[in-house]
Amino acid sequence: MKINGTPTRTIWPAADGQAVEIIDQTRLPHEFVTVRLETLADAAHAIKAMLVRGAPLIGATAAYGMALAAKANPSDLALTVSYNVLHSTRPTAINLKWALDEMIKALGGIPESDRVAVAWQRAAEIADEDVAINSAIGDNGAKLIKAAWDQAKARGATQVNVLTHCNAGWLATVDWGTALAPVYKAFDAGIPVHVWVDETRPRNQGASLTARELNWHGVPHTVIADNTGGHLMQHGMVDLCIVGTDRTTRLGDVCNKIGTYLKALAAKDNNVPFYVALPSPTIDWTVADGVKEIPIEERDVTEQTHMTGKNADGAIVTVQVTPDGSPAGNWGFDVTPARLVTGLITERGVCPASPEGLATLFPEHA
Ligand SMILES: CSC[C@H]1O[C@H](OP(=O)(O)O)[C@H](O)[C@@H]1O
Repeated sequence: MKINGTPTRTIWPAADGQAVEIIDQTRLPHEFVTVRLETLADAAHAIKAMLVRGAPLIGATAAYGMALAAKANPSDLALTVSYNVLHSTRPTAINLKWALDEMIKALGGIPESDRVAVAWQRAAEIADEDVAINSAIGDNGAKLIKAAWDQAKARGATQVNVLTHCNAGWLATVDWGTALAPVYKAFDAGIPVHVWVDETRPRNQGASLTARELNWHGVPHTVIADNTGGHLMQHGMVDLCIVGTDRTTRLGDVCNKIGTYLKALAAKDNNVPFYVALPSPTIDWTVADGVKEIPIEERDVTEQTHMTGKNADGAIVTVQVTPDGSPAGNWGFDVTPARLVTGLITERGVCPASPEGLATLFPEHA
């Protein structure tokens, strides 16, 4: 997307062809810092420490991580070690394994001497494919926003209100985003869209990333506490919800940032359409019951007990928000059962969150 008019991706090959560069998302929204990744360890750290995050971007970064690893050592053993190092960084987003498997498919059967060039090429393809997938999700989802706007307009409304959770914008992908791609497409088409931005505790990806990118693009938005959405829905202030996903099962269960399930419950209770933007690499065809089968990442509790922001002097500071000695828990994701999902917005179209719905768009997996 554009930052101050300049087209920008979240990850790109360095000009010297020896590294990749990323936006360090731990420094947003107040600082724009890029980081150069030169080694497998650099890529693994970037994923684990969430300099890059978001299922598709995690996958793209892992793919480039395999290319950086091959540059150092293209042997079969090194490939296996690199796969395992990257796969162990974060457990929930299936795009990580998907991308690593894609790289092994591309590299496994070819001579070691060809592996570096092929790895860079496949990683670049994965990045470009992500951009194309997300743009298509944007086109398919924008039709839903347009329909909601037509209904809102008929009621005398002056805008259409979309609620989203966490960050599933272009900062969560290589470009366009998933849940926010329809918002950008609708906004660029002149539809008066407004976004309720869940701050998304504990890491505040909504407040620090979604608000940041909507601000850059000029999309009207309001940052709200995570617990506000139900109230807004009760008062008719949300026309539809669109969220992202880190892993969706073949039955349509949706794993996403913690708190998504509660938003879906409120949407169901208030008859608010609840859509999930779903790029196909995020579908885990091997899993049926999301609640029982999807591993939920538990992260360092200091993400819960501390917050980082800008003080009155403009300095970036971290403060403790809980009493010394109070235990904390930090589960990163939850699973929204398919029964609470109105539809899945994929690059191939919109379908019900069901095996039958997915089969219509992905018959090769039926
Ligand atoms: C388009 S995937 C975005 C997805 O990833 C986020 O998790 P995290 O920031 O921890 O990587 C969140 O679940 C978003 O919905």
